[in-house]
Order: sequence, then structure tokens, then C-alpha cells
Amino acid sequence: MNILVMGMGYVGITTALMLAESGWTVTGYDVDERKISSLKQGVVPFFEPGLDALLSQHLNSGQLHVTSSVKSAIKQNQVIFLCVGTPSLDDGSPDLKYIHSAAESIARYMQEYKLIVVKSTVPIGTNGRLTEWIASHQISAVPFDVVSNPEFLREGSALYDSLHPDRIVIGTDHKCAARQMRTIYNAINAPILITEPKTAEMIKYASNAFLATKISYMNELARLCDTLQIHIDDVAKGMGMDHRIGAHFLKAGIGYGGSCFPKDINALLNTASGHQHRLTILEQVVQVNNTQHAFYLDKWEEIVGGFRNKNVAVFGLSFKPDTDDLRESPSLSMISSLISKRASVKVHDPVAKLPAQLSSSPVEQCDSIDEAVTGADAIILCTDWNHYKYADWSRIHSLMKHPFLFDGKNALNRREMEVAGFHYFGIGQPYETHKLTSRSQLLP
Ligand SMILES: NC(=O)c1ccc[n+]([C@@H]2O[C@H](COP(=O)([O-])OP(=O)(O)OC[C@H]3O[C@@H](n4cnc5c(N)ncnc54)[C@H](O)[C@@H]3O)[C@@H](O)[C@H]2O)c1
Ligand SMILES: O=c1ccn([C@@H]2O[C@H](COP(=O)(O)OP(=O)(O)O[C@H]3O[C@H](CO)[C@@H](O)[C@H](O)[C@H]3O)[C@@H](O)[C@H]2O)c(=O)[nH]1
Repeated sequence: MNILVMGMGYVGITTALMLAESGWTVTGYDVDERKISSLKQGVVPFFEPGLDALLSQHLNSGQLHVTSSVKSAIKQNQVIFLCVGTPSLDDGSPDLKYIHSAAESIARYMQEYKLIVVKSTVPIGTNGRLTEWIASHQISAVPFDVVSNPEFLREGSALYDSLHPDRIVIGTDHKCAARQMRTIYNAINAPILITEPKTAEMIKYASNAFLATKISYMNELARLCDTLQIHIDDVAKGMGMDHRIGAHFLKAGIGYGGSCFPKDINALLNTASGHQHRLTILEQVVQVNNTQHAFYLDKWEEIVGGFRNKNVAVFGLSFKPDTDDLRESPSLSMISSLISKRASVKVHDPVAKLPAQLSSSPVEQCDSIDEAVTGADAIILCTDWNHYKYADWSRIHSLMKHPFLFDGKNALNRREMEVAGFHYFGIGQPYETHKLTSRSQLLP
């Protein structure tokens, strides 16, 4: 089977490689010519573990090729995966202009039956409307099906998630399209749920919103744990032992970020309000998330006696480890708040670079940890890269002016940090040394 993937971003490149690994002949297309020329040279234009090696392998074997010629790509491929972006508009609803422009190209150039698979995250009802939209833009009537197939991969582990998904959700009312989708996913060992397109679209939003709800719930509890001198990670461990709750996504921190949770929750809230509903739990999930970094920064400011004219080293820029993606990164909110508190900020990230809107501000990006921490009054860890978990903390301590360490991801071990000489403060943790002995003793 020949498959075209439209949109060579995080989802598109990963999907193209998953399909090539599955044995299909895949073409990747993007409107961005620079992306295509980079991909032709075997270079993925962003940082995502594992993609570069597999890209070179499949380009060399001929299983995958990339093109900037949309007309021939559409003509030559019977199956088309749509993986274009759906960013937020000002009112929170997703901007569907990339979906529409891709669909318009398909409508214009298709000359025989196409199976159009929508991987992009789109508002409930979009797949249905897309069918009418494509039909109305066709030059002559050519048959096609639109299938919803939402993507659940995480950045940082995109390839693994794509090759080993927990489930494959397929939204279609047509048996023939469902059968073809099963064939496409034949090599992937995962349960397949066939449902209506609208339900598939809702499953995607509901899943992201639920994961974000778990995080905000723990983040709000962490604030109480601070006061009660209880370690939120111990609470999460005890909760997670109950399989009905599950151990994942209970990690407290300075809030969730990324290109999906904030955007998709806004989209779901927008859909609800468009139908005269309120999703009050989700409204609070957003409220907790929007205030989490500032809640902790204010606490830490009291501890250091004000950030004004203090040298602060920020560890981590990306919204999570193993990616250079800065979209909605809590680290950027933290840096902006530090600037408004008149701190002098140096940042370090193993991969990500300061975005343009911050590069002219009084923030300096450092290539090394040593450079960032020399003379610092405090460190704020914003991204839990292994780079920081396994750093030489004794050396870091020796380079600082004052050893305040604020761990916004609970990534470090407080005892080890105290032994190294730090005044360590995490999220939802006891911080008076004499009370540490009261921490729960967990059974193995
Ligand atoms: N990033 C993730 O982790 C993730 C996971 C699951 C689902 N999603 C969803 O998948 C979709 C894509 O996300 P992403 O992060 O890969 O986006 P991205 O911004 O990284 O990539 C989108 C790509 O689409 C290209 N594009 C725009 N219009 C096009 C057109 N007409 N034809 C061909 N290419 C076009 C852009 O140039 C860009 O390269 C979004 O709806 C997102 O919500 C993302
Ligand atoms: O216990 C946790 C887990 C995550 N996070 C934060 O939550 C954000 C999102 O993390 P993660 O979900 O791992 O990354 P994404 O790549 O944004 O993936 C989410 O968004 C994708 C896009 O829709 C979906 O496909 C994935 O299933 C969904 O996990 C990051 O800021 C994390 O630091 C926490 O604070 N605590």
C-alpha cells in the first residue's frame, strides 16, 4: 500500500516512520520547503530521540521518500494521513486553516478513491464536516472516505509510543474503511477500537483533559502538603498502588505545558460553551495550572528574601525532557515572572534554545551548567532532564554564592541535596529538617 503523510511535524514524521516500519511505502509531504530539504538529507528539524536514525534507514531503503510536490504525491497515494497542526485561536478554538488547506489540495488533485485519515486533533464534528467540505471543493465527483484516527504519542518518546500504542482508535461509519485501517495497522500490536468519528474525536480530547486533571489535582494537593509537611510523592506512590487510580500522571510540579494539554483543554472548553455547557472541573484544572508556577515562585521568593537583583539559574527550557519543544513551557512562564521580579536570570538547557521573545530580555542562555550557576544565589529546576538528575551537585554547590535549590519537578533527592550542602525546597514536600523523620515509611 502507498501512503502519503501530509504535515512533517512531530506527529507526521513519527507516523511516516511507523508506517514505513510496518512495511508500507510512504511519502512525506510538507508545505514548509525547508523541512522537506532537511528531511531529504536525513535530518529531522527538531529534537526527538530515535527519529534521525530511522529516517536515514528508511530513506536509504526507499521505504520512505519526502517531497514538496503535493500534486503528484496525492495522485500516487491511495491513503492520505493528515498530520497538520491545529493551533489555538484567541478564543481557544482550534484554527483549522491547515486542515482546510491540506483538504483543499486533496480535493483538487484526487482522481480516484482516497482514504483520508485524520490524525490531527480536531474539534468534535470536524471529520463529518470535512467530508462535505472536500466534496464541495472537488473538481469532479471522486469517491473518498474520511476516517478519524487520533494520535496519542508523547513528545520525548514519540517513536516508541507510535510503535507501541496502548490502543488504536478508529472513527468511521464505513465497514470498508475500517477494514482498510485494520490492514494499515496490521503490524502494530495494540487493541483497535472502532467507533463513530465524533466519539473518536471526543476520546482524544477526553484523554488529554483527564491526564491534565490528574496533574492539576496533584498540584493542588501539593500546596496543602507543603503546609501539612507531607511529601506529595509519597502520597502519589500510595495512591498509585491502587490499580483503579494508576501510578502515572500523579507527579506534582510547576504545572503541565506542551503543545497539546493547554490547547486541547481550551478547545474542549470552547466546544462545551458553544453548546451552552460548562465543564467546571476542567475550568479548575486550567486555573490550578495557570497559578502553579507563580504560587511556588512567591513561596520561594520569601525564602530568599526577594528575587530583586538576585542571580537565578534556571535549569531547563523545554516543557518536558527529551524534547526541544518550548510550546507552553512552564519554564518560560517562570523566566518571565523572574524578570518581572527584577532577578538576573541565566538559563541552561541541554537542547532547547531561548525563544526570540525572550532573547532580547535580560536573560542569558549558558552552554554549560557551570556557567549558569557560577555566582548564583539560587537554582530553579523547571525541566526534569536526566542531565540535571545526574549532575555533579557538589561541584554546582561549590560554584554558587548562596546554595538555594528550588526543585520545580521534584526531580532530585532532598537528602542527597542537603548532604551536598543545599537548602533544598521541592513541590509539596516537608522542608524543616527535624520533621523529615516523620515521612511515611513505604513498604517495598
Ligand atoms: N505533538 C504531539 O505530541 C502531538 C501528539 C498527538 C496529537 N497531536 C496533534 O497532531 C497535530 C500535529 O501536531 P504536531 O505537533 O505534529 O504539529 P507541528 O506543528 O509539529 O507540525 C505540523 C506540520 O504541518 C505542516 N503543514 C501545515 N499545513 C500543511 C499542508 N497544507 N500540507 C502539508 N503540511 C502542512 C506544517 O508546516 C508543519 O510542519 C495537531 O493537531 C496536534 O494537536 C500532536
Ligand atoms: O505526572 C505528570 C506527567 C506530566 N506532567 C507534565 O505534563 C506535560 C505533558 O507531558 P506529557 O503528557 O508526557 O507530554 P505530551 O507530549 O504533551 O503528551 C500529551 O499530549 C499529547 C498530544 O495530544 C498526547 O498525544 C499524549 O498522549 C499526552 O500525554 C509536561 O509539561 C509534563 O512535565 C506533569 O507535570 N506530571
